[in-house]
Amino acid sequence: METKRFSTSKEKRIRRKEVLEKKKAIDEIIKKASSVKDHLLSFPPFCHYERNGLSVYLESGIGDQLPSPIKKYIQNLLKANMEGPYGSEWQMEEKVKRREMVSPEARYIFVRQSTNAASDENPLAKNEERLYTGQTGDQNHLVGFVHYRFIVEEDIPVVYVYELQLEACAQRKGLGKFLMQLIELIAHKNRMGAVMLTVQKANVLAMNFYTTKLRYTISTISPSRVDPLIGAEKSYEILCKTFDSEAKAKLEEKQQDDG
Ligand SMILES: CC(=O)SCCNC(=O)CCNC(=O)[C@H](O)C(C)(C)COP(=O)(O)OP(=O)(O)OC[C@H]1O[C@@H](n2cnc3c(N)ncnc32)[C@H](O)[C@@H]1OP(=O)(O)O
Repeated sequence: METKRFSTSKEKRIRRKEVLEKKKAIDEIIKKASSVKDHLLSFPPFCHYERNGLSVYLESGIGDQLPSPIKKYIQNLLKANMEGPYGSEWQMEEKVKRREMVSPEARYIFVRQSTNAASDENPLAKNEERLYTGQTGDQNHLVGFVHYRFIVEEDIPVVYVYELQLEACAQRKGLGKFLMQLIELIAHKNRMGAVMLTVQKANVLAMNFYTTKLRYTISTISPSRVDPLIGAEKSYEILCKTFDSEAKAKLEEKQQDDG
């Protein structure tokens, strides 16, 4: 009896230690990824996109360092693109998005239309110059952005895409797919287990883009998977793409069994 009690408490201590060590390792992964100033520098071929009549450059940004005109640009584009899908929820959601926009955890990739020949010669140098001088150029030439964060979901470090927003003139030209490929590369390089995001059910085109074109699946943490009754009341789904077996088990499991 004594021996059993001893071993049980010893096992519990070992288990607790393992859990704490795992948590520490995950925190370290997030800290390391968040400390990288400009993730684009690791992917030079992704700094320029030229296809389907579009020629654009990508630049990095951080939420608490955004110049006022860029903040205004983000707000305007969000309103133009998202007021429809959010419907009556928009007023409240707009306030939430304004707060999220300027968080120090918010990482950005801005998409800027090509305006001069100098940047054509060396897009990466141009990007560095803009990032480190805080010079973001003329906000009128932005055509979209991605807002993403490194966070933990179900004990898995993930890249969470808060927003992927393109102006109408830049849509349906392969740019959204290109940006999501870049996000997946950033996630992989920084040892994240998955990419996750939330989509309004009313945003049928975006839902189709993620699930059909990019093969994202409805996550186990999405309300509709947690409880179909609650899911029916909610206006959104949480989607994911996992990169390892642990992330798959926690964020995607039982996908085959679901209705
Ligand atoms: C996490 C979130 O941010 S959810 C909110 C997503 N953002 C929005 O809804 C804002 C408005 N929309 C957009 O910004 C963009 O259209 C996005 C991000 C949804 C998609 O990016 P795009 O660059 O337009 O998509 P891309 O050109 O890469 O399209 C890939 C495929 O998705 C599908 N698709 C994309 N847009 C559409 C559309 N309007 N109608 C039908 N299918 C579409 C198509 O299958 C397309 O492939 P195809 O052009 O070869 O047929």
